[in-house]
Amino acid sequence: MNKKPSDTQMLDASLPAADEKRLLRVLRGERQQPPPIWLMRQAGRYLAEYRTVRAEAGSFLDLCYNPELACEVTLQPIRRFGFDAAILFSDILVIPHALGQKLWFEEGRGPRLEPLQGAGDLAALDPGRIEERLQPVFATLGLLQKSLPAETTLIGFAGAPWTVASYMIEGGSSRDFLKSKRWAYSDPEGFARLIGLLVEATAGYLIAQVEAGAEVLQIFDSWSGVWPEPEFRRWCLAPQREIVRRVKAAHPQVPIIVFPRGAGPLYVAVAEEVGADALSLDTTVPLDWAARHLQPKVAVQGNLDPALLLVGGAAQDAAVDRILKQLGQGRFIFNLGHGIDKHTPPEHVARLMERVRAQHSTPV
Ligand SMILES: Cc1c2[nH]c(c1CCC(=O)O)Cc1[nH]c(c(CCC(=O)O)c1C)Cc1[nH]c(c(CCC(=O)O)c1C)Cc1[nH]c(c(C)c1CCC(=O)O)C2
Repeated sequence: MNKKPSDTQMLDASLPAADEKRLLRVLRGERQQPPPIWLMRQAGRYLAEYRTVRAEAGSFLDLCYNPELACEVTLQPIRRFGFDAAILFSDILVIPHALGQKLWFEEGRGPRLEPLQGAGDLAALDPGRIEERLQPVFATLGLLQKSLPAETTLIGFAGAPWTVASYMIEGGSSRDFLKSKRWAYSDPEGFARLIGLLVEATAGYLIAQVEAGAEVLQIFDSWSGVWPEPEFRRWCLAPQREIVRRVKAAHPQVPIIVFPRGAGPLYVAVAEEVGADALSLDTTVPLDWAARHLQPKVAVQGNLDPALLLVGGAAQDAAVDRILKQLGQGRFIFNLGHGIDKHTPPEHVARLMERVRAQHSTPV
């Protein structure tokens, strides 16, 4: 049999124009084969080169606020694996930090904040200085815009109001979210003020990210799966919709990906009501259901279990193939169902890339 040019060569021959990167094409409604790929938390401690820069930077927050180093760690996984997108290196908790809440990261314990006790504490938060305080983040985006390969899409991001509020109230990560829920159920008006303040801050922050160079935005609602339906609609879906509305009013062309982790059947409501261009699927979403009920309405992204990347080999390959088979027929971006684990061997990520990119170009 004659040797065909490799898929990579064929892609090179028809490299999209700067405004037609493969990830952007999917977000504008076009299927791509092979699908574009990036991974949530693709920059991080599983990479030795990240650990080196992190040690040089000082604290995690020092790294987030150092444009040169934040740019460098954003680029590391692009250099190593050639992902289709780079996600800004920062954290969802820079918003509470910029509002004036005390924030620090403890090794092995994750983020810590001085917790808000109730609506009385809202007066201490100052939404007026967010853009000024987050200048280093915008500077990072500017550097990235200049340094990324022409085919790589630059993704900016923020946490959704509920997920960010939960860290602000719990003082860090939580198992049961009882302090936040107690506040929301006992004082819904006061809680709505906190959510409203975060909608305002987050929409402004995302708009400024677009102006600084972000081409796509992702909104992480990592803890949206803990509410009953009415509260999911009020504290997760409605704030997401309002942020999307405000960002699109300022920048109608910017695609937005929403990650309502754990939303289950309410993923359909998010697809229909939020106005996002794509939804990121967590690991539990059934793929035939997603292909039937979500993909006709929005592009989808996800949902490989990050734990498979710890294992690698045939188990990883089989899971990758299943996802490609079930979602690859429509608008699809390959990604994980949640962030990559810090114990992931980088060789397993390289194997994943090879397998996804080996997908032959087939007609729709
Ligand atoms: C909930 C949440 C946070 N941060 C984020 C979320 C939403 C996504 C999710 O659900 O995972 C989002 C986030 N955090 C980070 C990024 C950078 C971009 C990327 O994806 O590569 C992004 C997009 C870097 C980070 N954010 C953090 C690290 C590790 C810190 C370090 O290097 O010491 C990184 C690379 C710290 C962080 N930040 C947060 C936690 C709970 C932790 C501790 C977890 C851990 O230690 O692994 C809050």
